[in-house]
Parts: sequence; structure tokens; C-alpha cells
Amino acid sequence: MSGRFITFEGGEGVGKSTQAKLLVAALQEQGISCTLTREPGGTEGAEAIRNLLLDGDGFGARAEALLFAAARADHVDRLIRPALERGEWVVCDRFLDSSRAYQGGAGDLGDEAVLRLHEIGSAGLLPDRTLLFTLPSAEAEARLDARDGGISDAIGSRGRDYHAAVASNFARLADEDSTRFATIDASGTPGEVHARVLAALKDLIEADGVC
Ligand SMILES: Nc1ncnc2c1ncn2[C@@H]1O[C@H](COP(=O)(O)OP(=O)(O)OP(=O)(O)O)[C@@H](O)[C@H]1O
Ligand SMILES: Cc1cn([C@H]2C[C@H](O)[C@@H](COP(=O)(O)O)O2)c(=O)[nH]c1=O
Repeated sequence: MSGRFITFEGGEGVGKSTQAKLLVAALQEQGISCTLTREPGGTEGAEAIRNLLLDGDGFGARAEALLFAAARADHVDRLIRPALERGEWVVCDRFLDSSRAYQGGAGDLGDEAVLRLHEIGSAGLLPDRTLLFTLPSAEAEARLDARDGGISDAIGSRGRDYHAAVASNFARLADEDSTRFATIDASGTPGEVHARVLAALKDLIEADGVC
């Protein structure tokens, strides 16, 4: 595979989707062929699973982890691997590390079980670089309120303790793998955060002969 696989991770409302769009626009402006996608979702089947997971009544912890892994398997098979094989960059709004932080850590299933599911479903595909966006929870909540007016989905609506556990699990994953992860301070204007994103990817962009 010759493309680059970049994932954006972090808690709710920290600005991942906003930054993923800005990055894709910047890469395309430089002539880099780039696909923007998201999880859960990205393919027809995975988007259907997204609706089950986020808009329904919820599932038990194991069923939830299996559904995320199944959505990811379809996404990897039908969209991510083919794009990488064509030499494109793939920018993905959430991926495996969300399952590790939410289902594995906050949901108590454990990291090993989530990694095993990923090995079975997606042959263990890992990103070239994962950007972890961090923001104090009060600021993230204010952004979410402004965006959603207090309405949240089945997972977003879990309590503060759950989301605090998600944040600390993300931080642990980043600490454990400082080669793949870069932590991005998500405070400030979208333009300021975008500059941090470009700096965190500078080596990969330069290695591909652009910039
Ligand atoms: N740097 C920023 N400063 C202020 N507001 C921002 C900033 N970045 C994004 N926003 C706004 O905050 C809200 C949440 O941003 P966004 O949807 O990008 O977050 P997200 O991390 O993808 O959230 P989720 O995981 O819940 O989908 C949006 O209304 C967005 O316009
Ligand atoms: C990929 C993935 C996602 N989640 C959760 C995280 C969020 O609450 C939603 C996705 O909503 P977003 O607005 O698109 O960020 O799903 C999860 O729990 N596990 C995962 O693997």
C-alpha cells in the first residue's frame, strides 16, 4: 500500500470533523489525491450499522464492540484499502482507537479483546499517523451545545464519568505509542488548530514530495 492513512481521534465535540475537512482541502490544494471518510460509516453497510448503533436503543457491551468492528471491516475492505492501494491519502474521522478508548477502556471490554476483533475484522490495519485532539471538557461541551442544542446520540449521551474515562484512555494510548500518535491541542481558532495539524503531518507530507 503506498497511500497514507491518517486518523483523527478524541472525545465528542473537540473539532475532529472540522479539522479533517480543512486537512483534506489543504492536501487537495497541493495536488494530493485524498479521500475523507468517517467511522462508524464510510460505506453503505457501515453507515447502516452507524444508524443502529447511534440512533437506536443501544446494545450490550459485547454486541456494541462487535458492531463497531463489523462496520470497520466493511469500511476497510471496500473503501480504505482500495484507496490506499491507489496511492491516495485517506483521512478518517475516528477509527480503531475510538473502539479502544470507548468500548475497550470506558466500556470495560479491555484493549486486548478490541485488538483481537480488529485482527479478525480488518487484518489489524493501523494508521500511519493518528492525531489525538484534546480540549478541556467544558470547552468541548460548549461547542457541542452550540452545534447540537443539547441533543446527543446513544453514546454521546453517556455520563460525564464515561466520557472522562474515554479521554484518559485516549491519553494512555497516545503515551504508549508516541511514534504513531501526535497529540493536538484543539483550543483556539480553527485556523490555529489547522496549523498544528499540518505541523504534525509535515514529515509525511514532505516525504511524499509535496509542500
Ligand atoms: N477551533 C474551534 N473553535 C470553536 N468552535 C469550533 C472549533 N472547531 C470546531 N468548532 C465547532 O465545534 C462544534 C464541534 O466541532 P466538530 O463537529 O468538528 O467536532 P467533532 O470532534 O467532530 O465532534 P463529534 O465527535 O461529536 O462529532 C462544531 O459546531 C464546530 O463548528
Ligand atoms: C468509531 C467509533 C465511534 N464511537 C462513538 C463515538 C461517538 O460517540 C460516536 C460517533 O459519533 P461522531 O459524531 O461521528 O463522532 O460513536 C465508538 O464508541 N466506538 C468507535 O469505534
